[in-house]
Amino acid sequence: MPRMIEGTLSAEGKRFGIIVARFNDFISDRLLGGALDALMRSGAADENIEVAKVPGAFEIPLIADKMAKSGKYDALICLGAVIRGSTPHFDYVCAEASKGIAHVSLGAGIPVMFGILTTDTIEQAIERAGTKAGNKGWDVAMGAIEMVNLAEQFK
Ligand SMILES: Nc1c(NC[C@H](O)[C@H](O)[C@H](O)CO)[nH]c(=O)[nH]c1=O
Ligand SMILES: CC(=O)[C@@H](O)COP(=O)(O)O
Repeated sequence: MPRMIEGTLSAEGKRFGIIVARFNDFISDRLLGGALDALMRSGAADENIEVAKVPGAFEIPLIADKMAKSGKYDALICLGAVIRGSTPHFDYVCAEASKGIAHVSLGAGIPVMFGILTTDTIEQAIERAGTKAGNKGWDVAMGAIEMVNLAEQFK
């Protein structure tokens, strides 16, 4: 049987930074609530979680980069909701937010989780922020915990 290297789901003693876009905050606030619930139920202490709010998803990569370089966090969680409007703006915001977060993640040396909804409709966003499709904030927070504990095994 091959050796399985896995990350546990304990957040005890781990430090998390969360970057949340205020745009569509009726959705992103619910993603934040799901992420905080996941972290604290998994043992993260209040004092080990910091939340930074930015105007929109486009601004997330810059603050994620600064938080990553601060050395204060074991993982970062990026949250937002980009909902398609009637112009191509949606495509640019989604592309730059995802590209920027991926760039930060590769250079950070810590997990940087992509928790930005990119939906065609408000209903799709609502479904993924704590209703019938779950809460993507919770999902990426649990992923952050697993990644922190997995990464520790390669130090
Ligand atoms: N339309 C959405 C935006 N747009 C705003 C941009 O993210 C950015 O803040 C602005 O272009 C100034 O640089 N942001 C979202 O998070 N969600 C949207 O649906
Ligand atoms: C994703 C967006 O930027 C969007 O909310 C903008 O809406 P519109 O394309 O109608 O200006």
